[in-house]
Amino acid sequence: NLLASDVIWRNGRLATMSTQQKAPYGIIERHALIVRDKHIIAVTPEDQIPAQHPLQVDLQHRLVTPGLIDCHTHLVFGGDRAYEWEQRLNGVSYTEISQNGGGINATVRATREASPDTLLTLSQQRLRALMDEGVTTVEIKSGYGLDLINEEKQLRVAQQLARQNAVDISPTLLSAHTTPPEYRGRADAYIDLICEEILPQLWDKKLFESVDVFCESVGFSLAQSEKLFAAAHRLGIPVRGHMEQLSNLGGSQLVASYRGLSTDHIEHLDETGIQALAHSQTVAVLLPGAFYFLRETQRPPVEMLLQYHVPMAVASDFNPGTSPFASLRLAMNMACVQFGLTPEEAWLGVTRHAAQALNRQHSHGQLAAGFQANFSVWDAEKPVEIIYELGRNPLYQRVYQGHPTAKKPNEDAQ
Ligand SMILES: O=C(O)CC[C@@H]1NC(=O)NC1=O
Ligand SMILES: [Fe+3]
Repeated sequence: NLLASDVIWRNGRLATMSTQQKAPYGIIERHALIVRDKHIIAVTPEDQIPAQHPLQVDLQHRLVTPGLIDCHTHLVFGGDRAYEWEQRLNGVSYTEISQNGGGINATVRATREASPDTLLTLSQQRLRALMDEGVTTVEIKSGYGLDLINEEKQLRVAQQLARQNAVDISPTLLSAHTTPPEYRGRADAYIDLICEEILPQLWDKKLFESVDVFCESVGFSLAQSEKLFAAAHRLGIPVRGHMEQLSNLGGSQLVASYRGLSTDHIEHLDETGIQALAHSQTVAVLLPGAFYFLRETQRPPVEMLLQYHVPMAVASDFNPGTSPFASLRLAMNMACVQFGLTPEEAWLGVTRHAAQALNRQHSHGQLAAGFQANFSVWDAEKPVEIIYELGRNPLYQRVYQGHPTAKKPNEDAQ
């Protein structure tokens, strides 16, 4: 039974992405959302809505989806790597660029030099771009500070972004992104610094929800990743990893063995790794932006992941070096074009499966009773339209915890 303060959102085409609906995208016709404060309390047939209920919103047959969830970004950083990209396109080698101080450590320098306010201003613009495409939850990693002070600085900026925006932020500690200059050649000692100081101190300050590692020939070894995961496990901290991006070190099996939240990139994932994932709740996160920007050739094993029913998510991996795209819609489009996902798989990848990657599968990513009232309203009829045509932004309205954020003045809409 309704309360006078309940809000009824009616006449929408609901793409619920819900496990409770059998139709593609969980589409359900002639139903309304009943919102009480920050939550959806029911998805109810239109003909059961009392006509005289005081608070009703007419969605005028627009498409409604869960708010999009970008479950993998490096959104907080200083500087940019545009010139480095131009050098690469002019034939300068990676090695030469990194010998000239380019690569991740160029962004580390710029991030260490940037004040918290500068980082906040820069990151706010990037977050705004995601929100304007209907994103309501964003994961944000550290990993450009690479010492206690600057890793904390990054995570506090992420925290401030959550305070000053109608958005849900999931912060991740990625101190194990690369070895900082002062630890060059001493990666093991740097891993010890993370395990003994950075991890426990920032965990005590509740500045992150999970721990991430770049497990790669140019990153940290499987043994170093395991040492980090063991330290996280001792503190009860969930883990995830950048795994099998350029080679297969067995990283996904390690994440699965710790029942980790997600394994990300996974272009070089093999059947053994997939079998391990199939026995854990770990989500396989596809990052087509990096694949595209690095002109990689090895696609992730999407068909086999589907065969083993491993949930796949799609994320922007927004970062200045390998995926400088603040657009989750572009990532969805690339996941279909480059990796062969169907539009429905791409949509599940930024809603239900992305929520699971952030340990929010019971509260986010579906239009169903008990879920947060985070949803996006589109000037469109079918979910595929949102992925198919980029450039024009069909977002009509973004609703976060039941509150509409400013409507985009769709001046051209008839
Ligand atoms: O180049 C950068 O700034 C980050 C690269 C990015 N980080 C990672 O672990 N894999 C990547 O592609
Ligand atoms: Fe990444």
